[in-house]
Amino acid sequence: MGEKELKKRPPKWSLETSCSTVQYCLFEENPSYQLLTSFSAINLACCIMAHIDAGKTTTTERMLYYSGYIRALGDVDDGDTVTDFMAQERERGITIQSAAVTFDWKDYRINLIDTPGHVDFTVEVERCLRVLDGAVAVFDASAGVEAQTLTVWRQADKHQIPRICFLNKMDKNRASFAYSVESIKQKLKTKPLLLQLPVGEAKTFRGLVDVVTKEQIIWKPTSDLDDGKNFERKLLLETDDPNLFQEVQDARNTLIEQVADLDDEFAELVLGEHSENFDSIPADKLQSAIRRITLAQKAVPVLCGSALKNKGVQPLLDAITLYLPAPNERSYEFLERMSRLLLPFADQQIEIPSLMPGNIALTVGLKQSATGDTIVSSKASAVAAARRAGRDTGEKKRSVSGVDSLLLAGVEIPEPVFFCTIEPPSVARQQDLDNALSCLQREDPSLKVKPDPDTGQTILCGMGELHIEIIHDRIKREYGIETYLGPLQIAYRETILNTAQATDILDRTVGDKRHFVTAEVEVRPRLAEEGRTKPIINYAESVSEVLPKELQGPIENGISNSCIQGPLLGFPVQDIHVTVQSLTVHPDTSHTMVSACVSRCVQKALKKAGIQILEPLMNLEITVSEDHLSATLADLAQRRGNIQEIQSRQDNRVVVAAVPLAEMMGYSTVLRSLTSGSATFTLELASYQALSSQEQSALLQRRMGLV
Ligand SMILES: Nc1nc2c(ncn2[C@@H]2O[C@H](COP(=O)(O)OP(=O)(O)OP(=O)(O)O)[C@@H](O)[C@H]2O)c(=O)[nH]1
Repeated sequence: MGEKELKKRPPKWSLETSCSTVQYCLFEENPSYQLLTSFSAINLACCIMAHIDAGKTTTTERMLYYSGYIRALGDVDDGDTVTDFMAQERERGITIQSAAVTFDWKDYRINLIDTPGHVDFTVEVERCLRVLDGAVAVFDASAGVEAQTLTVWRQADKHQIPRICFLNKMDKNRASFAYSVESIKQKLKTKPLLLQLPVGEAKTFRGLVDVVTKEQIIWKPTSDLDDGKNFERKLLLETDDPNLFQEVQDARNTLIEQVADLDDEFAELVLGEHSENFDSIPADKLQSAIRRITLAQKAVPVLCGSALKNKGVQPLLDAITLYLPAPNERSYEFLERMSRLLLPFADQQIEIPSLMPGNIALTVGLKQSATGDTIVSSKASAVAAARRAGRDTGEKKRSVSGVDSLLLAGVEIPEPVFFCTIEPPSVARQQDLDNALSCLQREDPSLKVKPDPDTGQTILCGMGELHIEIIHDRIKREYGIETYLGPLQIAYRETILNTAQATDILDRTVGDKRHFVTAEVEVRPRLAEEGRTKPIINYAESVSEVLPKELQGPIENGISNSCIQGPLLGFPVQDIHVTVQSLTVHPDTSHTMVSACVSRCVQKALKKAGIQILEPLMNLEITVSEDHLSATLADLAQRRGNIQEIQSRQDNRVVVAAVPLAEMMGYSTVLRSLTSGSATFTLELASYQALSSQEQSALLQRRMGLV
């Protein structure tokens, strides 16, 4: 966040520091916010992640309420929650940007990030997961695992984040605990540990039973308020409900067996003194074993509730403190010259003097840093961390010299699939627009901005229609610039069909220096199509034997640059090998000239090799009711859609298909009118596929303005 942006917001906190305790005081403008207490608690840093609309923001809002940090409950549908504070979030009822909040629960301080569920903002989830210690995966209990759940689950796997599952919306008509658990098992390929059973389902949902302690938790509205604060927790007796009692007994035995299978220490306990009577196993021993299993990511605890109906959130908070990890005892030294350190509470911040492990903080004034960077105390610790990152990810040892040593494993950014031109209202405002775009890019690395080499116009590349729409809107609201967007276009790719060679000579005299280079290269299609835009570079033996080391960088830069814009339509070239077959360089020649000559030579070879245009192919998942299924399928057939599967999800059907992105422009409007607004869909990049020769020539004609 820029200093400018911070200044725009009036400070709502004041700070008093006394010895090691920091007291946060007053929220003058919004008296519904409560005081935060002190830093004495154990810190936990986790995020809430899920498919769009599973209820992340609603759950976060309840957490803030029960922990006492807000006095009134906000509602996503009324646009007044704490974490959805951007105007666009409040208007659309969706989360766009991750928002961090800090609150205390019992003896713990929980630093929590509410992340977006829409596929266009997946990078937001990625950038949170890489720095957090744990995550709560929220599910809509009437839908189970949905398309984007799989994506965020894979991201959490990649960053090895211990997780808890929360089956939300248990109050919904088609909510099913058993169905959701089964879909977690099948689709996420993980072992669910059922720590709770619901009492009632859908309309009758009124509470839960803690399987570990065998306590029944029933929410009881008071006469004037049903805010979920009032609930009764007591041991479930057989006389209360014999069927439920038996169910819980069976669930606890299954849980004990599962845990004993996964944890040797617990297995010893079970097989030893408690082998005859599982009932005698103390709850805290079972909890400790579940915690070890969760941290080792051998299984995931599953809880349930209804955030909207204010049920199940307090036990979820307990589970976060019981089962998710606290940061270990590493000491983080922040020795960079930071002008200010701030603790966030959604869109408010409070300045703090120092930071403890496990906290989330903001800083200002790091002009060169962007999302995905890691801040370390010294060059030496950067080198050590880079080595560790290389080892941990199983990658080849990274270069840890010079600037490279400061670059740690960053956020993995998917390539943008859409682009369009963006223009300021007048030439005089171009500079303001450039500044706004560069600020937005530092915050959001999935946004790419580049000049059009032919027209000089600014091109905006994004993850989806909604992403670009939101950026457009933010430029207007936050930077006061009314911009004009060109038509949305597809980011195609180019590849080659054949092997080809080319030679090039560069002979230029600048001042009294003669720059002279000759190059000969071969380009070859890569057999394994991986969608990689980085070419694989080889050297003929005769070249590698004599090549001075310092020329390797300029040569490889030249080759990579020539692949950024393919020769046919200027899209990135993917899946190629480039071999440098011969190279002569006059001693006075600058490295820039070497790069330029190699680059030109590769471009010539690419042209000769025959260019194939590739289009983005998307994985599409539509959830639609039976009544609207045939209309949806008929429409998909006209969009070159390839239907792969039609699954049943409760009363709905889920259509899984692969569809070219070019056919999906404005699809949300079409689907809404086809299904009277009842269907939902997600779209995610699957791969790039070759256009047929007719499609390719039609595209070329369109791009040249001939049709
Ligand atoms: N019936 C029911 N509706 C819920 C529940 N929790 C949330 N909702 C509703 O589901 C919709 C989405 O809720 P959000 O909290 O915005 O979901 P989200 O996961 O944060 O959404 P994104 O961040 O945009 O992905 C809203 O209309 C909520 O009122 C619940 O427990 N039961």
